[in-house]
Amino acid sequence: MNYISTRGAIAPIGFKDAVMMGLATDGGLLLPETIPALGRNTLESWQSLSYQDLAFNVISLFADDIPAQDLKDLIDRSYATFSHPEITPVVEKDGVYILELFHGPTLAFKDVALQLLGNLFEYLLKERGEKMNIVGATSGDTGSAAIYGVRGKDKINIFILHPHGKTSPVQALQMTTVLDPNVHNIAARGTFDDCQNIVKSLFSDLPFKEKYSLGAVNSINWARVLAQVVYYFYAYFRVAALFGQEVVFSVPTGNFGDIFAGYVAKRMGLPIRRLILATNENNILSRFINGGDYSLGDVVATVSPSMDIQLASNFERYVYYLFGENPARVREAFAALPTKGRIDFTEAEMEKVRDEFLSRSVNEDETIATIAAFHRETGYILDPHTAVGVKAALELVQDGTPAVCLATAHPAKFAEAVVRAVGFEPSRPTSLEGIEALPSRCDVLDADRDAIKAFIEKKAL
Ligand SMILES: Cc1ncc(COP(=O)(O)O)c(C=O)c1O
Ligand SMILES: N[C@@H](CCOP(=O)(O)O)C(=O)O
Repeated sequence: MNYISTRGAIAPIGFKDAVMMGLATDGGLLLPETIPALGRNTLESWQSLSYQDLAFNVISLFADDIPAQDLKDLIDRSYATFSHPEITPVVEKDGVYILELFHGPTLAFKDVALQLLGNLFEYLLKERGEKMNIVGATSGDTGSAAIYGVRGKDKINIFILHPHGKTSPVQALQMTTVLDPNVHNIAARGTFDDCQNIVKSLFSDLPFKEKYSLGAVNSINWARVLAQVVYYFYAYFRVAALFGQEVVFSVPTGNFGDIFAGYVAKRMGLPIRRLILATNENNILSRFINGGDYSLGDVVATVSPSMDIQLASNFERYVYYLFGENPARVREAFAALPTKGRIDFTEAEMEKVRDEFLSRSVNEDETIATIAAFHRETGYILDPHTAVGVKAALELVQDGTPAVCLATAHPAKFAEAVVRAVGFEPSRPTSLEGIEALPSRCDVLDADRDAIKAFIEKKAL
């Protein structure tokens, strides 16, 4: 399988090179040249596979330059760190299917991809005899998952930028209490969008990228999206009564990575009727789906802080397909976005969007009320991001189609919101016990590209 850029200016490369490249060198995002469409027989034969075997079947279609036994070994090691035997189990509560994605080491869906990506990096660096400096941005969950994916690994340094004071306290501690010498946390005085812009700009500085062998752990890295495709298949096989029955997935969305993974699964032939894109009050993507309005606004702080994002980095991957796989048009639209502040779509394109997605923006009161009502009615505690997706599904799916809501984080990561909703703190998994008392390390810097670049240069391998 070869990979191309959404902006069309790189020669096709294999999977291993795509993982190492992260952001495409022409500023675009990497995508497989074709997305394999699977026949009914293949899909039916996957129905009863374990998570690890399913992951191997899906990932090997896109990673055919890794020998099968090596890939199997990478997958097995990556999911051995999960606390649930099914890795991503589905539970049913009052007719709503909850796909629990928080059984990894840092209690959020990011572990599903980042445990694998950490092992993949280690494998590829050993094979190439190279080193890597990872640079990533986080609104709270990617950071700790990436750190846990590579902490203590040889020949890898990791620099994670998070917006100072804008994550939940537990999210910040999950990052800053990791004291391995290869881990560097930077709290930037700014928003997640500032952090993500700085990271993208460092990746676009090709001499810098090359000199320090920058590696990407954000969902700009195709391997992130690919690993997340697997759980859509896994959940479908747990929920559909008969193969072929259509289901809906409701996805709380920030950077458009998770929902793009669902879109890939749909293009591969999984019977997904629609994807529900649920946002908090940072609702540029909901405005786009419901009214064709893709115009940038200001980011606001919410009780689902990991989704406090304006500029969703994977949206460009979807726009590539929406524009009929026309890289020149993608390049033009995204090059003009920072100055123009918007992208315009035709009515025919919007019709296609509405056939594939439904969307709902969920406000603060609705999020808290959903956590409270769901707990009252089922005894189950949702985290505030998951609650955004559940609220959207309850409102938008009324015709009996099975709705799978992605539970993207454990509620204990967002105790303050949960207390507001149900009046008590959710019980803590053992990994969080006593975390406040642990020593921590973090540098606070201005959200200034040059200051952060200088910091990285000083500490890089
Ligand atoms: C807990 C949680 N839920 C949902 C999201 C949104 O996922 P995505 O950025 O892939 O859209 C994020 C991060 O963005 C998150 O950390
Ligand atoms: N919510 C994310 C934001 C970064 O998204 P990514 O999927 O591109 O890594 C986070 O928790 O950091």
